[in-house]
Amino acid sequence: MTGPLSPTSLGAATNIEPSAIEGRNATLAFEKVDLQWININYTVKDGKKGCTSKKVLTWQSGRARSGEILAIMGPSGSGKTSLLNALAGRILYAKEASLSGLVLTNGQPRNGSDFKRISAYVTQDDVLYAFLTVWETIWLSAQLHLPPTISHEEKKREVDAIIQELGLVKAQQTIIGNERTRGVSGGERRRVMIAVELISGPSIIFLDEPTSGLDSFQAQSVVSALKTLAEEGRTIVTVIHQPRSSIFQMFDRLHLLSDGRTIYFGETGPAVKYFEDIGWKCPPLWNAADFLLDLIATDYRSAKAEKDSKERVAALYQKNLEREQTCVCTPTQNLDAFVPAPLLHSGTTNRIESSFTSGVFGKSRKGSTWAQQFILLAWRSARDSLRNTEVIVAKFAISALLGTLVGAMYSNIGNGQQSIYDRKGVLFFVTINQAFGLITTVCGTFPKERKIVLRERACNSYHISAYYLAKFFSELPFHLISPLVLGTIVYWMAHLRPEFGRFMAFMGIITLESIAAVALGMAISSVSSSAEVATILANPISVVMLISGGFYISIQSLPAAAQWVADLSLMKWSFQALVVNEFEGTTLTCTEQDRHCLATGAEAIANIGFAGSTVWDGAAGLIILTLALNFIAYTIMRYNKPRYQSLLAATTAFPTDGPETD
Ligand SMILES: Nc1ncnc2c1ncn2[C@@H]1O[C@H](COP(=O)(O)OP(=O)(O)OP(=O)(O)O)[C@@H](O)[C@H]1O
Repeated sequence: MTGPLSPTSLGAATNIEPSAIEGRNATLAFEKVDLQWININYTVKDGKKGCTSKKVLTWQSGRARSGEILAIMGPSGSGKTSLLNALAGRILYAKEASLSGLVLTNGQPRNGSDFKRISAYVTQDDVLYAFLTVWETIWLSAQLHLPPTISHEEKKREVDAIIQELGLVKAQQTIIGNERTRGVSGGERRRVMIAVELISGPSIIFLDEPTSGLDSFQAQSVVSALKTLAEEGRTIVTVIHQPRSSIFQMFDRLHLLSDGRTIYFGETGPAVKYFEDIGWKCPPLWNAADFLLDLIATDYRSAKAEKDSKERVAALYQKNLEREQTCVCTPTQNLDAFVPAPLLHSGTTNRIESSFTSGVFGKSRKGSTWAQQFILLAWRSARDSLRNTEVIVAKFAISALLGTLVGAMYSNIGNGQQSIYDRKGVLFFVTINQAFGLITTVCGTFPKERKIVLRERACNSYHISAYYLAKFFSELPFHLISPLVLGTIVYWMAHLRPEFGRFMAFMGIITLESIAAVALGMAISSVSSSAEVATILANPISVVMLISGGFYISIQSLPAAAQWVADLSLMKWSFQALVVNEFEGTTLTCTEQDRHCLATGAEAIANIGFAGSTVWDGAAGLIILTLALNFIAYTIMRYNKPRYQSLLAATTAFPTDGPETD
């Protein structure tokens, strides 16, 4: 419905009784919840300097009832997602934006944290781990969200029941897949997204275009699954694009939006008749959804078409206002039944919050301990990485090939004066190869997980510290494949120091450098909104570390003010330790042609610029950098979470002469 509601009290009653699905755990029963929203207005700043404002949602009111699917439909840019997000409490915070109105659950003002527990939000993007199977994905969600009081067997049964309910039995052992590796179908992936949210027993499910990008058969399968969930007593609110007629018929209630205003709110069945009665008859054999969407869209193909369509939409809006004012409300149409009068009339700008903690509303969605979360998340990361065999094989093969090539080039460096420069060269190559390779890999992959983490954090799935540590440690072995393979081959082919202890120290240093590089990659990724941004940020950081690494310019030659830059360069610490490890205690040969002869390894170390250093200094520098970078990455991730717009009480008194029409 649109337009400010007058506080009439028509006295309908809502059926509030816990609902349990047959055969499923009684503790996972959910409470039937009616969702009601009143006078929602959402305004954002528009224009280049944000000096004009734009009304995205205007006097939106309506209700989604338990046991029903409410479909929000309208042309692109009409405000569908904004309305869905406003109801779900997920409008991203913007300084100049203003969101006001009331959202009620069973007649009580929505409470942020309780609402999180009783509602689920299924995003448009498929944000799932590509190499986990359907069963594993849902099982992991069950482990994270279900309370520890539920036994392992019961959780398994719950997962199986949900798989059955959403028609995923045939696909349960198939991996999710991605653009490179074939997995489940698009429709199955969407149903897995729903299943992952469903496991915590939400009463209300919000979905943003669950059928977009699917063929009509897959779209039908997704909406059929939603219908089943609604029939169990859940409240389903979905934004939908171009539904085919059989899908349209599954919607119980329809909210047609155009330009942030309501053109129709009510039962789906009578919608076509309503438009027919006001002069817009759906042609025979047409899909009613297509007809309605064409009717409320603005046609920009010509100036005349634009003017005509805008006039038509304005007229339809007026008609809807008249309809709302004259409608003899049935209990299902009664929007005011649960609105306490003082709340309706509230003219303050306070946030509307209430404590809504009775019954299952008080249930936490975080169902596992920190240690369990760590194990589960480490298992997920490791399994996802391990199954990505293509990447593991490629890492191994490329490192072996590159190592052999570089080793062959340096295989003849001998023990003379020239070998000082050759050894220095091969050691610096190993140094930069570890750092660049890993920083780029982490920056290219970690931000892609961001959407998954944001989704999981939005519903309080786990502690971010458990996620961070699980990810860091479980993926480390996979990150170490390339450095260790390449390092081993180059070391022996280039005839570096033959003592086994020296070799182990060499491997230890490149392992520490690799760990520090992963930590740096995670720190860069944690401030980046995408893999592209992370890679752009990583480049200059890597170049500065490279220049201050001690190869191109000795550390002593750097201006005093820039010495600290070298101390922050993981390449410098690694190169320093490798140089000391290689030259310490060795002797070098000189010929008559050598103008300057460095006869001992100590002289060579001093000549490169690392006089007085030890291997342990380099190792300590790398360990300190690793700890600091991990702390920075974790802290940024912890505090860098999405902030949502607060819902303010209506600030404007109801206009007595009706709402604005433009
Ligand atoms: N924070 C914001 N700042 C500026 N404009 C915004 C903001 N939020 C929404 N809008 C604008 O409000 C209008 C409605 O956006 P919304 O995403 O809700 O529409 P939609 O109907 O879901 O569109 P689509 O079907 O294309 O996804 C759009 O013109 C959008 O650009």
